[in-house]
Parts: sequence; C-alpha cells; structure tokens
Amino acid sequence: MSNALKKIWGILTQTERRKAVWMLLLVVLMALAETASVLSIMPFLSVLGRPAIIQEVPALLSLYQWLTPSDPRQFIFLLGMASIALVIASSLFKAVTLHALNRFVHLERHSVSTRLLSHYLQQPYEFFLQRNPSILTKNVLSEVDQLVFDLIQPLSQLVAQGALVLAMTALIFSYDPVTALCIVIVLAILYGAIYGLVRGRLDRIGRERQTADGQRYQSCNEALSGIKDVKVTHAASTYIGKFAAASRLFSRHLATNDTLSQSPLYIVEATGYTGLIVIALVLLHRTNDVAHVLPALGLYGFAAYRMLPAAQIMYRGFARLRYSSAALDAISEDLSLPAEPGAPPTQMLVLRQRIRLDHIRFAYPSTPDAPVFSDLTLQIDANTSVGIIGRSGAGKSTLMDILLGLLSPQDGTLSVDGQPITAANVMSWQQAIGYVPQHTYLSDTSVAENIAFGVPREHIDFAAVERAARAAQIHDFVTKELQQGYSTLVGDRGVRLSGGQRQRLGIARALYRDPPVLLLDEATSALDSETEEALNEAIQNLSGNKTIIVIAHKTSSLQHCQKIITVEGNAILEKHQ
Ligand SMILES: Nc1ncnc2c1ncn2[C@@H]1O[C@H](COP(=O)(O)OP(=O)(O)OP(=O)(O)O)[C@@H](O)[C@H]1O
Repeated sequence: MSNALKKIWGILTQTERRKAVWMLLLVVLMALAETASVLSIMPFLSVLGRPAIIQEVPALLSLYQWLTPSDPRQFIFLLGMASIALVIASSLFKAVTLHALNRFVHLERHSVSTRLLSHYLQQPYEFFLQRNPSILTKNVLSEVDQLVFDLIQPLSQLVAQGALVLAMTALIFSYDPVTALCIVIVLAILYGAIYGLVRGRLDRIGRERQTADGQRYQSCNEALSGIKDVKVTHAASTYIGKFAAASRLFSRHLATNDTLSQSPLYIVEATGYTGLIVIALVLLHRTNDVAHVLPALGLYGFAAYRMLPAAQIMYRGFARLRYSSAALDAISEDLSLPAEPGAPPTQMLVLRQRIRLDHIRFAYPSTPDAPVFSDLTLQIDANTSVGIIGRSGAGKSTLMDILLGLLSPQDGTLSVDGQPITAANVMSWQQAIGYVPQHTYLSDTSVAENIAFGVPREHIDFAAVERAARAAQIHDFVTKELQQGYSTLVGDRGVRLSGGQRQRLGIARALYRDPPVLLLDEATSALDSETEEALNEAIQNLSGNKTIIVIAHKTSSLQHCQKIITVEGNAILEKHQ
C-alpha cells in the first residue's frame, strides 16, 4: 500500500503534487462540514422530543435567550431551519469539492498519458525494436485510464471518505463511546474480513486483465494494419478468435472486480440496519423513555446514512488499489526510463569533407552475440554518390541506420569531418540528412503534408513542396491526376496510391528540406525503368553539391554512383566506377 502510494506520488509532477495537497485539504474540510451538518440535527430532535431540555442544557438555554423566540415551538422551527441551512451549505461545499476532485483526476489522465507518449517518443530507436507498438499504445491510452480511474480517483475518494468516517466516528464517540466502539469494530471486522478474502484474487485478475488488454490491442492493430494479408490468407477468423478470447477474459475480470468491490455494501447495509434497531431497543430498555431514544436514534441513523456509503467507497478504493497495481507498475516503470534530450537543435551539422565509420561493432539488442558487423571501417567523401549492394540480410539497411545515427554501435565511432557523432549532436547530424526508407510511412493527410512531414500545416513551404515533388518525378501525377492536387488525402498509409507513387512521395519528403546528405534505401525498387531512369537523372543533377548514399538490388539504379560498396559477411568491398 505505502509502496503504491510512493509510486503514485512519483508519477505526479511538482505542480500536481501541490494540487494534490490542496485537494486533501478540501477533502478534510468537506468531512468537517459534513460532521457539522450531522451534528445540527441533535439540538432540533432533542428539543422536539422534550422541550423542557432547553432549561437543562446551558448551551441551548443561551441560544434560546440570544434568539428570543416567542415560544418553544418557534425555537424548534428556527433549530430546524438552521439544520436545513447547514445541510444545504455542506452539500454545496461537497459538490464544489467533488468537482475540483473530478477535474484534478481527469486532467491527471491528460497529463500522464501525454507525458508517457512524449517519454516513449524520446526513447532511442533500439527501444522500439524491442517493444510492441500495440502494447505502447495500450499503455498510453488504456493503462493510464486504469491508473487514473481505478487508482487515483478511488484513492482520492478513499481519503475523502476516510476523513468523513473519522469525523463521524469522533462524533458518535463523543456521544456514546461504547456504542461507537462497537459500531467501528463491527464495520472494521466486516470489511477487513471481506478484503482479506478477496485481495489475492484481485491481485491475480488485475495482472491477467493487463495481459488480456495488451492482447486485445495487439490483435486488433495487427488485423487492421495488415488487412490485405488478412483478407488474402483468410486469417480474419484467427484474428477474431484471438481478439475475442482476450476481450472475453478482459470483460470477465472487469465484471469480477466490480462485483468484488460492490457486493460488501449489501452485507454492511443489512448489518447497519440490524444495528440501528438493536441500538434503539437497547436504549429503550436502558432509559424507558422514547424522548431520549429519538435524538440518539436520529444521530446514529444520520451517521449511518453518511458512514456506510463512505466505508463502502473506502473499501472499493482498497480493492481497486489492489486490482490496478499492475497498471501502476507498468506506467511508473516506463516513466522512469531515461529519456533523450527533447527539442531539435537549430544548428545543422554540415558535412564538408567526409563521413567515417571506424571499427564498428553492432549487434541488435535481441541478438547481442550475433553481430551484424564486428569490425567495419568505411569512408564516404563529401559530395560524392555511393551505391551499397549486397545479398539480402547482409546488413545494408543496418549500415544505413548506423549512418543515420538511429542505431548506436556497441564499439567504434561514426564521425563527420572528424567529429564523433554522439547523443549530444546526433540530432544536428540528422538535420543534415534526407532519408528514404524501404517502406515510406504515409499518414492519412494530404499529399503536401506528407511531403512536408512533421511540419504544422500552417508552416508548410508550398514552393519547397513543389520543388521536391518535381525532383521526385511526382509533380505531374499530383497536379494532373489527383482531383485536389497537393490537398488530396492519401488514405491510411497511403492506400489510395500505388507503391511507386508512395516511394516517390517518400523521395519528395526527403528532398523537401533540401538536405546536403541523401540516404536512399531501395528508394526506386517499385518504379518502372522509365520513371526510375528519370528519377536517377534528377538525383544525379543534385549530386555534386550533395552526398548521396543509395542501397539498391538492381545495379541499373547505381550507374550514376562514383563508388560501389559491397556489404558481405561483416566485410566491406569497395569499387570505384
Ligand atoms: N530488429 C532486428 N533485430 C534483430 N535482428 C535484426 C533486426 N533487424 C535486422 N536484423 C538482422 O540483421 C541482419 C541485417 O539486416 P538488414 O535489414 O540490415 O539487411 P539488408 O542487407 O538490408 O537486407 P535486405 O536487402 O533484405 O533489405 C539480418 O540478418 C536480419 O535478420
């Protein structure tokens, strides 16, 4: 429990912690206001039952003399009105406090999920090679909801209701300690026993819920992202089956959690009702005077009316803490991952002489003992164009990712004009590069936004978009064949375009910023030879003032390169053309 509280405290920012303390203060004030409203019924019921009590209780007598009512009836009326006013004021205060609490909790969802997403996006590229994107999506959306609505919200209610139960307990203690002690012991035993019985189960179903939720996201994402393969291979029923199994388990566990956290209320309500009748009978037996019993019963009745739901909400808070601890662990672990520096640098690292790779050893995190390169040395001169060839799986794309600074070698250095590329300057280096991957990712926005990828719509330089599109041999297609030209939406991942058109949009994207270095990974593989030739010519016209590194399987794509590098079994063979 204290561990969970520490983790939750760790997730909050400084401002949120300050706000949380304010919330606690409001909540305690709410409990005090609630107690005052309960207390206010006592004088009313006492005088109503036995008006003579005014003369016996000094506080009532002073109040009577201060108010100077015309008769005891008017005094009873005034006491009743005062009690109603207090109850209304306390209810209003409660409503305001609850709104503040709800706002805090809901904005916490926004804050944690935004921070978690930005934390993920600041992780090095290798992180994404090991973590499934569906699980990361689930953490940002579903697990944060779980954390906020099943942990932070119940916790705030737990504190609120805890303060209320404490205040009520103090009130009934001051009235009749023995009866109060009996009530508290019975309540504590009841809830304690139920919690003890279900906590192990809550732990288990909480963890299973988390796994099932991940599987739901994963099967849904995989099926919809790979819809073409799913259709062609008739894999829909397999995916539906996978999703349904996880979804059923997820829903069953949610239902069990709801039942386990709600059902004690009925037992406690029945016990409370029985207790109230027992107290009435005992008091009647002790005093034999209904006028004495009435105010006491009013107090206990009202206290029970407020206390039982509060005790139930507290219990539910404890139950939810248990059930949601897996979500808390996942989020607090991921939020404590070290993050790379945030904002991109304004200064570009301009290549003037050469790029060098010296004695590079690189193995992927999942296969640390099988390096793709164990001692790779390579030099690429500035303003030349270099082709990279090699059999499939030889390591060409890996080499390009190292040159891009996306993958960090375990040994050796990547340097630009003698300056080693490190975490501190890798973003400046990446600003100098235009990169076309094997598969260009297109977002479901316009052609222009896809070319100026990552630039807010209002800051797009349309002249640069057109220049890049012309160089990538896609301008004519966009203006002549697309109804809305550069404003045409391309569909999810560019489904409304052909493979070659997508590739050319990728090339236009790389050229948009007119970078001094171009890295092309099989950028022209889906083009017909005529378009490829035109594109290579356009790229060739750029070289001389650009450094171009091209991976290609077809040697025809490399005829303009001054140097060909063959990646072969950990080694590099160089050939000048
Ligand atoms: N994320 C990864 N985790 C582990 N191994 C990987 C990963 N990505 C690639 N590999 C392995 O690294 C080796 C080099 O892969 P790479 O993609 O660089 O080859 P390539 O020469 O570009 O191949 P192709 O011409 O088929 O695109 C391959 O054996 C591949 O299985």
